[in-house]
Amino acid sequence: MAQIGASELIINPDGSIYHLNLKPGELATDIIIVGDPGRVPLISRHFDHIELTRQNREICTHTGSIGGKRISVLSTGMGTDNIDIVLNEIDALFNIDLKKRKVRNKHVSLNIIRLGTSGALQQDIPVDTAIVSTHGIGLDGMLYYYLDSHSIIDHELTRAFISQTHWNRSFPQPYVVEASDKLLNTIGRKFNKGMTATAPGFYGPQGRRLRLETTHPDLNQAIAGFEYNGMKVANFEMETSALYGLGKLLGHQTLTICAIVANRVAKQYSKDYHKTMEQLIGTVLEAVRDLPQPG
Ligand SMILES: O=P(O)(O)O[C@H]1O[C@H](CO)[C@@H](O)[C@H]1O
Ligand SMILES: O=c1cc[nH]c(=O)[nH]1
Repeated sequence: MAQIGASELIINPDGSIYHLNLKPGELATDIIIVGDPGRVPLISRHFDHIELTRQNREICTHTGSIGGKRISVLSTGMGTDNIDIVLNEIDALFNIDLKKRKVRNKHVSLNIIRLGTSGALQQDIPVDTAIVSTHGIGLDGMLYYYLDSHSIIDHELTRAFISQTHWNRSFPQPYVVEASDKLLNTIGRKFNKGMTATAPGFYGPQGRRLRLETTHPDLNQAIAGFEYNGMKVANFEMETSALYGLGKLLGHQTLTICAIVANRVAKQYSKDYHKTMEQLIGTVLEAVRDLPQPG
């Protein structure tokens, strides 16, 4: 196996990986990721014990244990570009020998669960409920930069999405990736399910107009109207497609569960989404505690 060059796998002088600022051994194999760094202590305060806290840029990491299980929570910041950094660096901490700069022969598979916020695209999904994402519909284009992406994309679903929504050719080519079956059938059983559209922005790419007009004023209606084998797009957020795509390519189990903080059709916003998030954190932590170790 070839050595990975110093400019490709960047290691800080203390031996930690470039953006995460973490060393091998500092992350657990069960990892909760969140966009907002402020959500990290809200989760880790439920831990029985915190062994590590680290902050670099928008990436804040706490590792500890709950009910005898080692667990990490880490913030990614917003967007699939950040997921690209965080997923590659999390994987490298387990599956690359950072000293020898070589990919290990035996790969560790991780459970990575995203606990986020999102906006509902269907009128009948109330704010302050939660949705687990059966699929990430990537509107961001990031996954196509990876050679093997074609092997994990659901091409039939992607084609149906492009055709039914009359996808604008000047936007990045969409891609659809499924959630981990294993996590969907364990943690995911506790929640309502839906497909999730991952947008490359919060405003124009999610059809929000403040001062700027959007290219496609009916974008949200087109996405909400999409139907495939009885499934619909439940919500908009900004990370899931990349999490599911990179997770599958790297051999990890990934799942997104989001609190619905806005309903874009009813034009409602939660009066207190922190309360909803607090409940969601409790349910997810209980489920993670009972998860079998990844194989
Ligand atoms: O609450 P988080 O996890 O940040 O997730 C959602 O909130 C952010 C936008 O407000 C985006 O990151 C979106 O995916
Ligand atoms: O509407 C919303 C709410 C939260 N996060 C998003 O990306 N969109």
